[in-house]
Amino acid sequence: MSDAVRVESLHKTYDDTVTALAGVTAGFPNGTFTAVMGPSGSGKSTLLQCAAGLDRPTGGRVFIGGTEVTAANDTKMTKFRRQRVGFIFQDYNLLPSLTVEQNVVLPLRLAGRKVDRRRCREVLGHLGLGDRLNDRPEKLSGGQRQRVAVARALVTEPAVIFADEPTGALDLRSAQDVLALLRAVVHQYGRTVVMVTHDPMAAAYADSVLFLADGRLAGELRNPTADAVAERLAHLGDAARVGVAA
Ligand SMILES: Nc1ncnc2c1ncn2[C@@H]1O[C@H](COP(=O)(O)OP(=O)(O)OP(=O)(O)O)[C@@H](O)[C@H]1O
Repeated sequence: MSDAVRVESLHKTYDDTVTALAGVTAGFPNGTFTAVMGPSGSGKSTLLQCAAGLDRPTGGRVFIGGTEVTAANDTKMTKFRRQRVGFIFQDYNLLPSLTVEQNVVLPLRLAGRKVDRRRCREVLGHLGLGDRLNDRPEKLSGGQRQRVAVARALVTEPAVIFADEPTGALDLRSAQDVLALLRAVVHQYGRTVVMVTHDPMAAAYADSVLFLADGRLAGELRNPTADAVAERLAHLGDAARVGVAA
């Protein structure tokens, strides 16, 4: 199975003093759902930002769909990201002045691509938003807003969708709906999802969990359960407290 995303020897330091990533090598195979977990400050968001081409690593390489994005200049990287990467954020990042449908087609417009309205409506219909096309985000619940964000991430048919705490602002029921949807995005639409989360219940929806501690990979759990994830995290916390990566 080829990798949708591969990071090699990824390093990131801030201001020459803070080491956020200390050499992470990992592959995210096509058509899989991976959760990234670890104690606060372990480098999860930095890994996501660097892997997504939103930030540049201090060292190492990032490949998306086989193309090395770290070799591209900023303009090329932005263009590539618009074509090949989808994003889902904790706070939805929908534009309040645009309707649901306008929000969803925005990435296609930004990428200068033809807008296939029938397909967009089809995706929104599958996500249970077929009757909300002309509503503005303020009229929607948190769970519905996040479903719009999922639809927006899907329409460009990206090589990978990165989700940063996508359920962090949702109640349990809406969180479960969005997580089930992300699983469907992977297992029915065949997309690849990489999700940062603090929540073992959320991580249990993924096919596997990568653990980070102190900017390094600290293990992987396949077919995770919430209990197994929570236990592994507790031990990572112990290791981080005594300064040893598990
Ligand atoms: N822009 C920045 N400038 C300086 N230091 C930063 C910056 N962004 C992150 N860091 C530092 O890099 C380290 C890793 O941060 P990161 O946000 O990646 O961790 P995280 O695992 O996502 O944490 P959390 O779970 O709390 O969101 C931390 O020590 C953090 O303080």
